[in-house]
Amino acid sequence: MATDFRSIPLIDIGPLVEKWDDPNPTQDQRVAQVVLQLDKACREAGFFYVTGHGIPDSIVKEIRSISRQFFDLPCDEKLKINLSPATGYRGYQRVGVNVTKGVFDMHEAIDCYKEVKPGMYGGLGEVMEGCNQWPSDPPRFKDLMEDYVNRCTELSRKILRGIALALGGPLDMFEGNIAGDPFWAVRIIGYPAVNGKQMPDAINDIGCGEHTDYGLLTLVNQDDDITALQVRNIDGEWIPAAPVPGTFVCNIGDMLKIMTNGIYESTVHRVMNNSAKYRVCVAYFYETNYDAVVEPLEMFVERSGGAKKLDGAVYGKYLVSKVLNTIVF
Ligand SMILES: N=C(N)NCCCC[C@H](N)C(=O)O
Ligand SMILES: O=C(O)CCC(=O)C(=O)O
Ligand SMILES: [Fe+2]
Repeated sequence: MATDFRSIPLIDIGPLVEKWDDPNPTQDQRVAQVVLQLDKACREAGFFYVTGHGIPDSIVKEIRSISRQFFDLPCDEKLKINLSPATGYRGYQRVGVNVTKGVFDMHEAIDCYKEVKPGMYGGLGEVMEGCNQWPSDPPRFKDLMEDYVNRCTELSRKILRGIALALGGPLDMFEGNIAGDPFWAVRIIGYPAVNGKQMPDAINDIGCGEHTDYGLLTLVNQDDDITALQVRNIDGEWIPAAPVPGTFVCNIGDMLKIMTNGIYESTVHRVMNNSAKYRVCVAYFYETNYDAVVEPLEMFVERSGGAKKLDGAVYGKYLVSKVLNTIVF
């Protein structure tokens, strides 16, 4: 959806990263420019690349390389951290466990989420209660991934501050009851090359079926030599999000769409690995508080003609319905 965009814009967010905590960051002309670019990208595509994000390239690359090392392990080794309802849907899933709109996705993955302790959100949190399951091999996997999650959380908070400015909203729009205690998810994903020998019995070539992301903002760390992520524009054309080394691909999720009454949309995307190589991607999702009640904000309802266009959602409930519908055993 969105517009008839033909390419995905690239934004150097360096100035925002530097000044995000300033009470009046747009006094700096460079920050003001970044904010304008964010607004344009969010209105037109719902997707953008970021550079100047401050996470060292060595870390971004190492995260992909330890992920690849894990996927290279024999199947029974990977199944030691198998995901199930008993683990709060955290852990490893084989190819064929994930389903999007009834079609099997040709990927394997480790799913991780912010920890949910027993009773933390009452009945709302029960399905997601559990601790993350980390592989013992590669040995530094857990430490590296937890450090990476912290960095992505910090970065997302900064980008959302820029998005709050872009929307002309209050600076604390994504704090407090909305995302003061953001729920996060990470999917460490491996896409076998379905046309090659890696997956001779593949039943389709859909690495991940078309979908929108659930929360506020996604940061995609993808292999830099394979084009597989595709974003749909309003004409139904699939625009490739080709890798740009040193960047994250960022995209808007459903909770941000609801809050803005559709002024910013969560754009449909999918993954097809038609290369001859195995593709690795680590997707980090910055979401609202687990128990956030998300509704179109009054200022955006007014701005879009006075009618509330979208139903509200309780994020935790929304997530659970997605998890239960996309994972089959
Ligand atoms: N936790 C988040 N946000 N995950 C987004 C994954 C979307 C893929 C899933 N197969 C689907 O169809 O929704
Ligand atoms: O593999 C990718 O590039 C993106 C994956 C994705 O869209 C997701 O996990 O939500
Ligand atoms: Fe996605």
